[in-house]
Amino acid sequence: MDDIFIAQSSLFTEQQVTFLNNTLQSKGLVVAPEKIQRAAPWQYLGLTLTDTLVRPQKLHLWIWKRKVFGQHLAVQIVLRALSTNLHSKQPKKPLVMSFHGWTGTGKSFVSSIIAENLYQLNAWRRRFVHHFSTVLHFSHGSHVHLYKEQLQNWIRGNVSACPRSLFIFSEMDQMPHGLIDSILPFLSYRDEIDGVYYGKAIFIFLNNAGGDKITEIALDYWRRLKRREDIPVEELQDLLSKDIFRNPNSGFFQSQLIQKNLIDYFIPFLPLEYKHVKQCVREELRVQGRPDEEELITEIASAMADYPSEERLYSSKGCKTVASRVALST
Ligand SMILES: Nc1ncnc2c1ncn2[C@@H]1O[C@H](COP(=O)(O)OP(=O)(O)OP(=O)(O)O)[C@@H](O)[C@H]1O
Repeated sequence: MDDIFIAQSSLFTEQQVTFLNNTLQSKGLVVAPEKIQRAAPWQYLGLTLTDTLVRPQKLHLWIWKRKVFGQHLAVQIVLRALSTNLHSKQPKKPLVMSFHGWTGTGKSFVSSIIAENLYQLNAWRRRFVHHFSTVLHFSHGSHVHLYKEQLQNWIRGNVSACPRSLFIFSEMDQMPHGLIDSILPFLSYRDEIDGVYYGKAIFIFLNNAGGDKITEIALDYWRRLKRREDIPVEELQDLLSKDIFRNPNSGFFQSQLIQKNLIDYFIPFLPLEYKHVKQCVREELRVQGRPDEEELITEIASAMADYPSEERLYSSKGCKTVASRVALST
């Protein structure tokens, strides 16, 4: 649904806010607390409005900090990458980010937050977000030639129509060998190809490959009583790119995209700990309009923290089944 905007010339009273919240809730709509604005500068549809000025908003750092749990490394790199790219008038090449981690750690979630921030996801702008599901769109290994051509045409056509297009490829670990290299020309440092400029496009790859390596490193840190916040990010990115390149089930096995350094960032999504799963459950209760139920939060998080079997430190499903577990618990 498009945005609903409610405003009046005088400040809303607490009673009015409560009335609006209750009315919207009765229709199944939830108002995020940060959306209630009481003073300038006002934020609306990607704009910052003061009494005298209208300018595009900076990326909402607060959205990330509030919702994405346990992924300080990923959030930090993504924000840096995006703001560098978005502040450049003529980026030299498209921004290419490869997200790696176990299932349910927030890779799709973060990519949808990026889309939301870039396009405010109203129906009209949603056409600039292109999602390729490997399982759905590239399922037959024998059709690789056909897929290569279709993929190139799709990207060329859409970037011609909107240079700031976002392409998300999920389940990269199941991508047929060699297919992703067909987009290599679009990711390179070139001014234009056949009259089309690709520098403003953004490519995101979602991948479970590399998850075991990331977990191994995080666990090693934990066992040596070091904080996961102190894992050196450059080192981890380097290890990841090597691991992916060598892995026949990563979609990037011996890929030229890696060889030619066209992937700008390998982004690690750390395994989620018990305390992060608790945060997910709490957030899910809020989204489902239910009160914080400490017992339930602990029960769900304890059941999900299952790896390694002795320490039960991480959830091997991340927060993936939290929503359904919360819903089932009603
Ligand atoms: N780090 C996180 N912080 C907050 N919520 C999260 C996080 N990770 C996952 N979630 C919640 O779990 C849901 C499922 O996660 P998501 O689809 O992003 O996982 P994924 O890493 O893309 O998994 P897969 O590799 O299986 O596709 C999200 O929609 C979100 O509600």
